[in-house]
Amino acid sequence: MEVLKIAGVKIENLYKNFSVDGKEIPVLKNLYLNIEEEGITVIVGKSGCGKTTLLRLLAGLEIADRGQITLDVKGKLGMVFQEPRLMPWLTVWNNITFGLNKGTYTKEFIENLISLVGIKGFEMAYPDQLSGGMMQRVAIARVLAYKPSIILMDEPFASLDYFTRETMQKELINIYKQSKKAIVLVTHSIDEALIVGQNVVVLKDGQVSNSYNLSKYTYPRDILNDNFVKIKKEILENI
Ligand SMILES: Nc1ncnc2c1ncn2[C@@H]1O[C@H](COP(=O)(O)OP(=O)(O)OP(=O)(O)O)[C@@H](O)[C@H]1O
Repeated sequence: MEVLKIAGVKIENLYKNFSVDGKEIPVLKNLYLNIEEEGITVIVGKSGCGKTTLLRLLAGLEIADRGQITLDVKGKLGMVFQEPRLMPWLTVWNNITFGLNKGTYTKEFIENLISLVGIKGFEMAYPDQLSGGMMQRVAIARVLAYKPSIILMDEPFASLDYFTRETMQKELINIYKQSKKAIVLVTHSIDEALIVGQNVVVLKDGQVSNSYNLSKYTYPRDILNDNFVKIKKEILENI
């Protein structure tokens, strides 16, 4: 059985079924995966192939039917969803610091995070005064404020327009370069996977059908270059 490298997380022989209307639907079947402690791992696959289920199992939001998930990463786990899930009655600053224990962060730390995600000047704004992209930046800052060692992102840019999505992909790379965390991002966009992923894992029929170590390709990447076009074609054939 091929064991693939992806952030201080080892997944072995993982099975997950869902029961719908009395029928068992197998979603993940005998899945093996290693996630390295540092880097951006992208899990790419068609709609319904089990990407979100895999992330939810990693986050402990679902329980596997069989198999093992070993988290070697010491520390906390943060999650970013497709929609920002901000609290509308709180300012940007308070959304980011809500739930953090006083004494675990400084004003300067939060200010730096706000600059890092590119929302400086909007600290006192409320979510309904922000664009979709800005709200997602706040959601990312909120996760970073929590100081997780691994960040799970479920289609975080899916609801954004093309240009905002491009900008957010660049921001994510920038955040990774500065924070050096393990980031696991789920997407159905092969282009997004090639633009941001250091490890790209293709999920098909509940299993890893292929994986690519792209860490030799520096950022920013030109995904119209021959190597990337070739990889994209190969992924399209196996997805
Ligand atoms: N709580 C649940 N109860 C029953 N079936 C579920 C549940 N969650 C997911 N499923 C089923 O599991 C399969 C995989 O769903 P999942 O959300 O993991 O796919 P996905 O790859 O993330 O899809 P998408 O890209 O469309 O979000 C689907 O067939 C879905 O209907």
